[in-house]
Amino acid sequence: MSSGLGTDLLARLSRATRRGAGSAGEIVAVVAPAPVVPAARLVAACASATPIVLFQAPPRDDEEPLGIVGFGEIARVEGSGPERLVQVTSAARKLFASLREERDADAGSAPGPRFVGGLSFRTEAHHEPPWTSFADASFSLPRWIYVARAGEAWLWLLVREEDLASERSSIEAELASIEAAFVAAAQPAQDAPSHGAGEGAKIEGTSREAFCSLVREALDAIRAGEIDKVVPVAASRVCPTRSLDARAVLARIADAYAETTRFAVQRGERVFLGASPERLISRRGRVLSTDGLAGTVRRGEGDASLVRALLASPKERREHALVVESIASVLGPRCASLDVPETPTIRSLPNVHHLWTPIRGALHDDTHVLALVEALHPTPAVSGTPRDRATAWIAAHEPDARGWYTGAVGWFDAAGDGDFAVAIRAGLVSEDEAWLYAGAGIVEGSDPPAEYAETRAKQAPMLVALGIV
Ligand SMILES: C=C(O[C@H]1C=CC=C(C(=O)O)[C@@H]1O)C(=O)O
Repeated sequence: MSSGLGTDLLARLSRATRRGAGSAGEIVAVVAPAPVVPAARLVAACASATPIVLFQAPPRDDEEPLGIVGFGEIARVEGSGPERLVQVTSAARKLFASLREERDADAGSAPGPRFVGGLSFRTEAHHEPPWTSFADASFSLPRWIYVARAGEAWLWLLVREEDLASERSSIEAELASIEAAFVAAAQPAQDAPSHGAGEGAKIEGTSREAFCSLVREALDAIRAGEIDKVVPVAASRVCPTRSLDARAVLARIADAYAETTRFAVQRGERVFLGASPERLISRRGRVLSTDGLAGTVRRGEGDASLVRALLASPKERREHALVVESIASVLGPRCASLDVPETPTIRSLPNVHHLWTPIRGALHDDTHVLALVEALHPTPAVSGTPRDRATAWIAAHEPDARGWYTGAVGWFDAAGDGDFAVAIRAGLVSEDEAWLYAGAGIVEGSDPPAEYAETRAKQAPMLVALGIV
């Protein structure tokens, strides 16, 4: 590659190791400026380095978009049970303490190495198929970390001091394929003819009748006063007629839904990927931001009147208000100030409009982003209210394992900053199948067939990416 990124990074690695004390267990991290390319396309163009992780945030208001790609792994931290994120935080802290960052002057402002991963909707002793390779919480510290921000980008390489000599040739080979991927990712998007599930691909899963009866059971529980709101999720399995390429699916969803947070986490042969419109939490220092997002209408003819009806619907407003109230009650005590707009606005996506309340705040202290995730998850946008009863209702009634769907996906760094998206509008893709999911918030007044139709509209991003619609 003409940029000389590979030669540059290897020379930095050699200099860093000559400078270093060379203590065993230490991880050397070197960084060089890299070309700015669309993050998901970089993943699609680099087939060899696994596992992959991706977090690509959309441009929002005053914020610059942030793209993170991870190839390979220098370490993985996992947690299980109710303490899953405490376990992850403490294992990650030890790893960050053993990290020696070596930066030349031209990479002084590069965002530092970071973990990327996510968590399941609820904690389980053993996750059921197809989620068996996904732990309750699992984060990768990638060997190669591409970070793009504000029109600049960098590539980090992380190597354990004691593995430097033995891994030199594999590092060189990986670097050659990453360099080639930068060249390919910079080209205009091209749809590979073999991207999708193929003609005659079948979709099986929760039928319209089954979902409607689940919604009716939810309405019974609401009428009986057991819960105020619950969010059942339906699963479908796509059986393709040719091998699926998860990276190509990711590139398509990323291009088509640029206003969302695009993400991917690979575990074993499966890649959990999607395009989420909903921010769970972002933390930069003491500044935090999050989204109240609930209440939906499918886009269609007479779009402007659909939006007006959504804003005016008491049922949609109630469903939305429950989410905003819950977020405000969780964050309020942790914040010196919290700005919660009184009325929602609209967040428009290519397939649906949502009621949206963007929330911003200033924390009292340096609470780690994972502690904020722990406090907020699951919001009533994916579980219901009261939270414990809604979650118990879901465990008792939902027929399929949600796994990481409606969990959270994101990144965090050594300072405890990070971004997390609610893991929705997503699916689990492997060569021979794809699992798609979609849920709908049920409150008093919900109409079962309309809720079913809403779940179909919410699956559009994945269906388009799989070449099915
Ligand atoms: C549970 C999902 O969406 C949630 C997020 C936004 C709007 C929602 C709704 O209007 O029902 C859901 O609460 C999903 O996409 O599977």
